[in-house]
Amino acid sequence: MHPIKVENPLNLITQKCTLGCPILDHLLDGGVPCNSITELVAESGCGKTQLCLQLLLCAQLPASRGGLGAASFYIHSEFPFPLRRLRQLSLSFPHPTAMTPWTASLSMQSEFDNKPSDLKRRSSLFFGIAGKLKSIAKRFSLAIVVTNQVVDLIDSDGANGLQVGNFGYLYSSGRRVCPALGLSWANCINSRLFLSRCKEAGTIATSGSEDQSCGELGVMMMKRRMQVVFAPHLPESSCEFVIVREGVFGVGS
Ligand SMILES: Nc1ncnc2c1ncn2[C@@H]1O[C@H](COP(=O)(O)OP(=O)(O)OP(=O)(O)O)[C@@H](O)[C@H]1O
Repeated sequence: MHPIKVENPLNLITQKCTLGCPILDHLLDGGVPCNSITELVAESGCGKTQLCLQLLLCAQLPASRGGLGAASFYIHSEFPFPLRRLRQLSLSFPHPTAMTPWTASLSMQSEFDNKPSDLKRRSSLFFGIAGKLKSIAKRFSLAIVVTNQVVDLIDSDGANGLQVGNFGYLYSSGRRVCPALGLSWANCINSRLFLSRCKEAGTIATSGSEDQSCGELGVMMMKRRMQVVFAPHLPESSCEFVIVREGVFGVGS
């Protein structure tokens, strides 16, 4: 008797956008899925922007190269937009069509207090934004990627300590952290990927990395990891990655 391989029905119909690296694509079972919202959550400097810039270029690649063969759109909420880095990355992921990065001010956190009425308003704003994004994604078959910061987790008994997804706790730079946009936002997105980093003593294996420094232990290198926190089509999994001049790439184990 032969075992029957059951394909996830979502994978059969959902187009995916390559991340520009076979190892990262393998982690995501082909790339970032269309028709849904994928979140990258990480502390500052972990690679959210780098990955988004890379996806901006990859989406424009033809389907034969894993792209969506379509235009891409980046809403950047901080100034300045990293145009130089985008140009540098475009040498690694060539053939982009015209790109129009847009900047927009989306300061959702600072406009709200911790009062119940503000929290309620904030939640309904999240649901409104996510609902619009999802309907646009479905209507035009878009792959939507959003980013989220983290905050240090101090009170693990509070709401922030609730486990959402595969991991009890998320660690980055040796600290316990949790996504800055809380539980209601977690219910608005379809998939969450956590990027983290830690410094370890070791030898430098990659060239062109800005992650090298000399500490008391000698040469330090930055270890970065991408973890699937939750996704309807993916198991709990993770892989290491590096950021180099040419882009963001997974590291095989
Ligand atoms: N040209 C480059 N070559 C190699 N590494 C680079 C290059 N540009 C940026 N990096 C790496 O990317 C890191 C910054 O990543 P990125 O800007 O994506 O962080 P982020 O998660 O978006 O942070 P923030 O939340 O503050 O915007 C730098 O610390 C550096 O290690």
